[in-house]
Amino acid sequence: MALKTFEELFAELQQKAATGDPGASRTAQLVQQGVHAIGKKVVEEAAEVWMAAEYESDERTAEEISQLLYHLQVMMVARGLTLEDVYAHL
Ligand SMILES: N=c1c2ncn([C@@H]3O[C@H](COP(=O)(O)OP(=O)(O)OP(=O)(O)O)[C@@H](O)[C@H]3O)c2ncn1[C@@H]1O[C@H](COP(=O)(O)O)[C@@H](O)[C@H]1O
Repeated sequence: MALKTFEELFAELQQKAATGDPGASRTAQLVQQGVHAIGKKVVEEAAEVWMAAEYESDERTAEEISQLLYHLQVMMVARGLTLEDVYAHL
């Protein structure tokens, strides 16, 4: 299985937000809904990461972390931020 990197996912999400159909693309749908809706997903997924890390398997925890990273990237795209904007603070 070809693994997707953080950078590859971000490029895909930028493309989906720009040209994607909200009926077919979750990313386009979330970006259309805006930062309030995306923010709620970020908080929800963060809580699921916490609960998985405390009570569930490594695989479930990794899955929840991937969903949190996805929603953080969607928030970046919705705000027009680039990876470099964030990396500048790491
Ligand atoms: N990596 C992800 C990804 N991770 C999580 N999610 C979304 O986040 C959801 C997981 O959160 P939940 O368990 O809360 O799901 P839910 O309860 O159905 O969510 P709600 O509708 O209730 O908010 C999944 O059902 C997906 O909709 C993702 N959606 C898309 N991607 C990737 O993003 C790229 C673009 O996808 P599209 O924009 O859909 O084309 C593709 O490479 C996808 O693999």
